[in-house]
Amino acid sequence: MGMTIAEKIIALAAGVPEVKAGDIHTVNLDRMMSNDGTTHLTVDMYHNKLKHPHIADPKKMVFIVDHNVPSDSPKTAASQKKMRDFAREHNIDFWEGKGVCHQIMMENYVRPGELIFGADSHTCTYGALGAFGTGVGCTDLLYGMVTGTSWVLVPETVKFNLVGKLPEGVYPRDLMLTIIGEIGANGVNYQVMEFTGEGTKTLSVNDRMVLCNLAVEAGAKTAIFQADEIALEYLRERGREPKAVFESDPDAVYAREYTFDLSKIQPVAARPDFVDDVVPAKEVCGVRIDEAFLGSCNNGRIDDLRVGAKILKGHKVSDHVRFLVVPASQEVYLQAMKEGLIEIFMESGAIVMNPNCSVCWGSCQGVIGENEVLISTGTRNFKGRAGHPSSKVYLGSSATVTASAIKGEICTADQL
Ligand SMILES: CC(C)[C@H](C(=O)O)[C@@H](O)C(=O)O
Ligand code: SF4
Repeated sequence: MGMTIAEKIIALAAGVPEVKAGDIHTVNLDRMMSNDGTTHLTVDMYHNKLKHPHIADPKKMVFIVDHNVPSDSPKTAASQKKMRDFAREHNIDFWEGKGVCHQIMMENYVRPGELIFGADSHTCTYGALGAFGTGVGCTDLLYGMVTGTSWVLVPETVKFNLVGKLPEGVYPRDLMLTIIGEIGANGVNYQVMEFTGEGTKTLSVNDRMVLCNLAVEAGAKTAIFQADEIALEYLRERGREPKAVFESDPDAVYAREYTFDLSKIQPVAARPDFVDDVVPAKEVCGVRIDEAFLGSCNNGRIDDLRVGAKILKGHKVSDHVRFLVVPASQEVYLQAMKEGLIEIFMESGAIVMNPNCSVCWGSCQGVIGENEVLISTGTRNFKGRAGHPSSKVYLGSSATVTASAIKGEICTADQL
C-alpha cells in the first residue's frame, strides 16, 4: 500500500518498511526542542521523578529562551536560570534572546525527513522543510530526552491541493486563515495537513512556514510540504543536508481532500476570540485599535518586515496606537537593518523590540489592558491571550496590521 510523506517519515523513524494510519509505533526522535514556556517543569521532573536521571543524547536537544526574554520578573528569571544551568551542565544547545524557537529551529536545525518533537504546539512549522514536527507536553519531552525515543499513533493525512497564485497584496497568512475559517478549529484534529499541487511552487519556505505553523489552530497533528528544490535550496544556503527526501505515493491513502484556488483568496481577519471566526478584512474595518503587533513565529520574518516597511514608508503610526515590530530572530533583525527597514519603522513611530514571542502570547511585552484592542500577526486570539480578559485580539496579515497601525483603526492596505 502506498504511503504519504508523513507515514514515510514515521516508518523511517520506527525502522519498519511500512506504517499506516491508526498503527502505533515506537520511534527514534531526531531532535527535541524545549522553550522557556515549560522547560523548568521538565527539569524539575528530571530531578524529582526519575530514579536514574540521564540524557540519551544531548546532541538531539535544543533549549531556547524566547517567550519571556529578557526575563520580566524574578519568577521567570529563576525558571530561566534553571534552564540555563541544566543546559550548561548537560551540554545541550542553548539559545537565549536570539529568536523565537521555531524560527531558530528552521534557520539552524530542521532537515527534511526528520521526526522532531517540541514542547510547543507550533512545532508543526517544520513541515515547511519536509520534516514531521509535532508539539508534545513536557512529560513526553522528558521521556524523549531520557530514552531518545517515543511513540506515535500514525495520523491520517488530509490533502490540501493548492492551485493558482496569490494576488498582489494577499499573503500566505490570508490563505491559511481562510483555510482555518473554512475547515474550523477542529477541522483536522490529529490529522496531517499535506499541502500539494502546483500552487505550492509559488510559495517560498518562509511562506510555507506560515501555512504549517498555523496548522495546529485547525487541530492538526502536523502539516507538511514535500521537500522540493525550493526547500533543498533553503537547506543548501544554510549548509545542511536532508535526512531523507520523500514524496507521497500515487496510491497513498488520504482521509479527505480539499482544493484551494490561491488566486481567489482575499485579505481576511480572524475576529476575537476564535481563530476560525474568519471574515473578509473589509468587514472589520473601522474597529478602533490601541495596539498593533507585527511579529511572532507565524509572521515575524524578513518578508513580513519588508511588507510592513513598504506600507509604512512616508506615513506615521497613529497617535493613539503602539505599533510593536518584533523580528522573529536576530538573523531577521540584522537583515532588516541592512535593508534599512528598521530605520523606516523607527522613523514612523513604531517600537522595534528584541526578537521574542512578545505580545503573541501577552505574558512578557506589550500586554494590553482592560477593553483594549490589538490587531496582531500572532497565532492566536483566544480570550485574554494578549492580556486582560476583556481585551480583544484580531488576527490579520502583516499588511493589514501595518495599515491599521497607521490609520488607528482596522483597515486594509489598499484603503490607506
Ligand atoms: C508556551 C508554549 C507551551 C505555548 C504553546 O505550546 O504553543 C505558546 O508558545 C503558545 O503559542 O501558546
Ligand atoms: S511566537 Fe507565539 S505562537 Fe510562536 S512560540 Fe511564541 S507564543 Fe507560541
